[in-house]
Amino acid sequence: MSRTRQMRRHAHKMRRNGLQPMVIIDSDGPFPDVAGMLLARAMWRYRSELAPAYLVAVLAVGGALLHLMHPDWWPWLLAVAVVAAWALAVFGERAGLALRIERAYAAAVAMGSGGWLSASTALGITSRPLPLMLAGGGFVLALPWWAHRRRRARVRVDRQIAAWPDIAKDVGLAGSRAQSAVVDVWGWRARFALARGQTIQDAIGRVPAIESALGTFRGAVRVSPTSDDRANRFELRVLDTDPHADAIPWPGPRVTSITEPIDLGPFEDATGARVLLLRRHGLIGGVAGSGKSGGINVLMGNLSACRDVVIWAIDLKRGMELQPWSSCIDRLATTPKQARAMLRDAVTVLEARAEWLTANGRRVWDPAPELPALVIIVDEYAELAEDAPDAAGDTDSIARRGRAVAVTLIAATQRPTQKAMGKGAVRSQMDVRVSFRVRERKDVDLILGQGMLSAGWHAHTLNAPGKFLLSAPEHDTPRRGRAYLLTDATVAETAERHSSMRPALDEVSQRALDEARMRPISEPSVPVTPSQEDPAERALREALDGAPDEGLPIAHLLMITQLSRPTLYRRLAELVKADHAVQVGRGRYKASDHTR
Ligand SMILES: Nc1ncnc2c1ncn2[C@@H]1O[C@H](COP(=O)(O)OP(=O)(O)OP(=O)(O)O)[C@@H](O)[C@H]1O
Repeated sequence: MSRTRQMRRHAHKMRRNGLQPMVIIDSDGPFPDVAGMLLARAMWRYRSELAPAYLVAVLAVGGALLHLMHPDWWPWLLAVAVVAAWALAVFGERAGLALRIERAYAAAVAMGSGGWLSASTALGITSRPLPLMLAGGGFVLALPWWAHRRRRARVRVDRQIAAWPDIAKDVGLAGSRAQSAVVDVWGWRARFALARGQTIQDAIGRVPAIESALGTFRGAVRVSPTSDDRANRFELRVLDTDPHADAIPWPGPRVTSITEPIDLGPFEDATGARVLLLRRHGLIGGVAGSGKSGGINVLMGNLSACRDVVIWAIDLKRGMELQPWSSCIDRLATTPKQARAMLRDAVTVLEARAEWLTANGRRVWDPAPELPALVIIVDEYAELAEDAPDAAGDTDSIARRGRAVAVTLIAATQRPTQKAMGKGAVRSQMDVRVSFRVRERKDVDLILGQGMLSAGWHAHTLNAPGKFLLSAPEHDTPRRGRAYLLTDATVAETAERHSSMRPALDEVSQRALDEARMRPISEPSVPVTPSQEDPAERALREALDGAPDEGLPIAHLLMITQLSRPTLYRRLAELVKADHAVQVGRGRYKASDHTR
């Protein structure tokens, strides 16, 4: 007995390795027993491929018996065949025959088999041409069966599921069991029960090993919680074809309020990667060309459709990315100076709203068209941190205190290093993280947070622009999404359509901004405030203020201020740095145009 079991195990192992079992027969071995067992096993294992032969055999035996016992039953058999063929053709979809061609095939097989059985019942199976019809017809109808892609996939899946106990042992998930498997258009998915003490994280961490054990291509296996969210179950998804292979056109906005989650694009199971932005901040990362701007376009398409959101944007790439949305953007900053002023104003708004909430006994700002949320989108955040480092205090304030007052910061950057994020607490305050492809594995943790790489968030394996991983309070497992793609024409058309319904800033915020503007200019965030007492300084400022558009030449400024050349250059450099002056051309300066 134990010998038989041993042989069985050996044969099973060999089959898994793609080898046919070899039987060694010794004189006292129970040969017929083993051969019969192996034959029965092969007949069971290849039952799908052999199904046409089994059907032919059943028809032959059935026909012979019926002819002997009930030859008068043939009209009934014919009637049953007709009804079965009709039912399969009409209702076959309910039985899983999704395509019309599949239903037609099933109807043809039912009609052919029933017709033949009826004829052989009446005439006997040896009567001509019935034997030939059975063999020939069986072979012809078997061809589509053998060629059918989904059937073959199903067989492959069944075999892999049958081999799971061994695979599980090899990949370190010993004791996990397959519960059910479904073949779909993209590949297959199966539900698994984990062994005691195993977690979904264990399964996620074993994904590369599972891919190797199943012999899939790299990146074909996904592990996610099951829909009932049980801790000891997981869903395994194996892709034969990438559902994200082609760009996915944006279907248009699905929201009208920031209180609804925004759909960034479909996950691989075609459900939307929907994420809420209200009272949250967002970080979007990924290498150049990975689709960050595309992601921002999806956000803009939806945010601009929300009647309770005022959008401010900072784009220090001269507004290249966000310019097309300018008609929907309440304020767009394209220079460090404008960005600095905007962030200062955002803090003013934030403080005014916080005060208003306290005065009105409210805890949070509930967005409505007359009390809109404020979303500040910063493309290329690293440039902001570098070109306007003195704005770091303001971004920090927004990140730390913006949630309750519905002021949201969304930052896009390639690598959100501490330096690129401006040293403050901004990165740690980001609740929603979207990672497009990163170059190095360690960048995963940089964008998504410490420990995410080892938890299976493999953003370095994303293999096409627009593919992303989304981490947010409602998305805690790594699932690949692909952002919708907005063409330039869609952006232009959407921006135009939405521009007419943009709300204005609420009264509380607007009043606070007006008051701040009326106060004498005292920008605590500007580091260099030249002394107003210095007459040379005053003369220089006045000269610059009155300078023509093309600026005043150095020689002229030297004459007016009576300063030495090095001192003048130093003062000018300070003024430029503080954004009070700009260099217009070579050696020509003027006061900068204040935006407020
Ligand atoms: N969701 C998407 N689906 C398909 N293709 C996309 C998608 N997003 C971007 N692409 C393609 O990738 C290219 C680069 O995308 P995008 O400009 O958004 O990248 P980026 O990460 O913003 O790069 P950069 O940092 O240089 O601005 C686009 O021109 C577009 O062809």
